[in-house]
Amino acid sequence: MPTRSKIIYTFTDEAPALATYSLLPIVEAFTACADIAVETRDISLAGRILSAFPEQLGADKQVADHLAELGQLATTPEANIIKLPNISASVPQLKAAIKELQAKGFNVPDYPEAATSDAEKEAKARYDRIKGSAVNPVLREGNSDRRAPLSVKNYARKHPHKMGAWAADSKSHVAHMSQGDFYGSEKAALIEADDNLRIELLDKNGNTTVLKEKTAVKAGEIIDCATMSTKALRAFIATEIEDAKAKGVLLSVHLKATMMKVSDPIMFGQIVAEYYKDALSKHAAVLEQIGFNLNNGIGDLYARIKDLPAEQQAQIEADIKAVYDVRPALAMVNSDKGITNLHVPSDVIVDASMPAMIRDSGKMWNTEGQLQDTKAVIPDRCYATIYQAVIEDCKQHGAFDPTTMGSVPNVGLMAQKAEEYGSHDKTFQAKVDGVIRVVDGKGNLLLSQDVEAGDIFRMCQTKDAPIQDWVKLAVNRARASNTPALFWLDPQRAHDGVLIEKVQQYLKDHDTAGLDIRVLSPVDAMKVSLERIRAGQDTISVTGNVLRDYLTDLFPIMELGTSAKMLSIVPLMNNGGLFETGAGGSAPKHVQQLVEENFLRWDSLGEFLALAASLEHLGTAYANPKAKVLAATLDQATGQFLDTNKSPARKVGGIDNRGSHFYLTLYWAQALAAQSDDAALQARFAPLAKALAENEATIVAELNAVQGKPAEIGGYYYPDAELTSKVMRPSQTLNSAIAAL
Ligand SMILES: NC(=O)C1=CN([C@@H]2O[C@H](COP(=O)(O)OP(=O)(O)OC[C@H]3O[C@@H](n4cnc5c(N)ncnc54)[C@H](OP(=O)(O)O)[C@@H]3O)[C@@H](O)[C@H]2O)C=CC1
Ligand SMILES: O=C(O)CCC(=O)C(=O)O
Ligand SMILES: [Mg+2]
Repeated sequence: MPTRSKIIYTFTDEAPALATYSLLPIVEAFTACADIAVETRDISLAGRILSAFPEQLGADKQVADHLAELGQLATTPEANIIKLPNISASVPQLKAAIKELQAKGFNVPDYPEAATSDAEKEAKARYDRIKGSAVNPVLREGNSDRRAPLSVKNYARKHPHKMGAWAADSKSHVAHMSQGDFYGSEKAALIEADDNLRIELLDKNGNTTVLKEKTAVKAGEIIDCATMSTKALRAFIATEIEDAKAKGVLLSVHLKATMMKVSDPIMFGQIVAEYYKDALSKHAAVLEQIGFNLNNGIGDLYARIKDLPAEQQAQIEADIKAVYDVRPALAMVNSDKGITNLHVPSDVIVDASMPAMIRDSGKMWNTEGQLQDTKAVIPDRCYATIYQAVIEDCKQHGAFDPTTMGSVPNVGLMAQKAEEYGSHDKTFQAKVDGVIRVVDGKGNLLLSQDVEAGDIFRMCQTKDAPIQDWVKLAVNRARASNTPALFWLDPQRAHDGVLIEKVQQYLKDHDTAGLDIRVLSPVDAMKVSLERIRAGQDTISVTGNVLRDYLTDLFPIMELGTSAKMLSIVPLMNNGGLFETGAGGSAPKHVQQLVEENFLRWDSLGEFLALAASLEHLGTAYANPKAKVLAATLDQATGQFLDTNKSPARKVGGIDNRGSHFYLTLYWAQALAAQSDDAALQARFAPLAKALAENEATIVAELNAVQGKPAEIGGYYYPDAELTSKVMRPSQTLNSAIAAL
């Protein structure tokens, strides 16, 4: 079969992976009828760990590096990849996955937090490449186009989700620094010729330490650098802790420790250190001895003290409890289990956590399991201020109304590791006071930042070709949807200043006659977009990589209840297609629910939308008429699915993810049986459509009968394929009908 009729479906983690066990066999059966091969590639956290240690695993257990393969594929026109959300692992998650794999007989090394030997250093280096957001940046060889298709928007208007009411006197607010942060220190430069840059630290004694020997840059790209002062961060958080206590609000911290895997865990650690200061300083010696790492959260302390004598353990626990008596209450991640906002750096991820708070009346959960006003600490000013603008809007005008509100689709600059999300390998914590310098190949100084020991330095790159592609995508979307487009760029930031000049230059390459395209600061763009959204009007947000991430959770969560219902396309710069499913994460809570009560509330709408877009791409890029028929009928089926409200229920009793897959299958088969563009497909699907319709009640009964009891899938990061497949395909009637196709 020619490679062009191939779709790669990614196998990932948690809820989306569970859903795949149910949906993929159906997709494979349908596409096989049109000679389209659907192949899977494993980019799960477990799969990536296994592929990193071939020597240790032995020939029989080795796993190929599927991510590298797909990264390569993404640069070619043949790419047609459906990318489901995957875990971007924090260190605690990485360690848990390693432990599970070891227990299953895979000889992978421990994660050496303090690597000393060469072997440990090598293992740590490999694990650090797997850590955090390590998949998306590899695949994203294009910019991002995320929106709610009209059918989905209409569905939300007809079946609005719950929105918590807002009180005008809500005490919730965002707290950010006013100096000493990345925002205050950003510097930028435009690269004139291809070169290799060096990043080095010059200390007070005139000694130079090279931090990164070579960073390849291309003519026309923008580089920038900034620092976060640890002292200023500590002073800021100390003040905010007092203020939260005085105001009687919860204290919550919102960071992106997954995508900003070097800087944000350090910031998180500083906040943990300040909040638990009294207990931690009292036990400093023993905590150091047991290897407690602040950056992994207070959960790491609880995990490590388990090995101490019972009495010592009890003393430490009592001293932590004493902290809670005097400090402000923390927002809870799981109040039943006592998991606080400061337990694990990846538990509260700003792109999803702030919108969830705004959707829930500006409140978060307290220890009693009730909603309460909260201080949302987002230390850096680069993007914190947009959330305060939303909060002020909600306090003034009340909650948004999903039945009438407009939409904010996004065109996001992200190709080739653009901006902050590509900065990990150029992020350093200064070991001593000095100056961090960025120097060109001839030794000329391009940028520099003064640092004190402990400060975080980061450098970002933004390549020119992606910028041009992004501007083009923005103009095309504005034209295609006849919608105003706002570039959210802040002239106060050095990087954005250079980018604004480029945007203005590249807009001239396009016909923008009659289009409303403006450049506004993020806060102003937010205000304009919110005013329009309340008037039922749409506004395209054209943003950099971080705001792409934040806004494509924020607006969908307000408009649709979840970002899982988004169409998320990445038109690859070499003409291939990457189709992301939804805009949200891998929903760990959903796995717990499946294991406890055999109910999976994951909504696969994002997968349906991505699959239709992928088939459409196959159809047009390679003039494949059968793919076009599959795409058009899937689109119809999805419309009917939304119309008849067959999305998963939240709780046992209704249909879950598996039931929703059944209905999509039924409607898709019916649409194929009803069309006349392809007689062979029509004939092939008519019997399936009939069989599914006749057996609807039986199939739904078989699917729902399993609910309400625990389910065994044999693992979390590396579940047993056979067990999971059994759990996820409990209807023999449905399975036989699919097999008979
Ligand atoms: N593209 C990717 O690969 C992404 C990966 N991630 C990763 O996902 C993990 C969890 O991240 P987190 O920030 O908690 O985000 P999640 O999206 O997993 O969780 C936030 C909430 O979103 C809702 N949700 C998300 N997807 C669905 C769906 N398909 N069906 C129903 N509800 C859904 C649920 O909210 P509710 O209960 O309110 O309905 C869920 O509890 C992390 O490892 C993170 O790194 C995160 C973002 C994107
Ligand atoms: O890569 C990740 O960790 C998450 C990606 C994400 O949140 C997004 O692109 O919206
Ligand atoms: Mg996101």
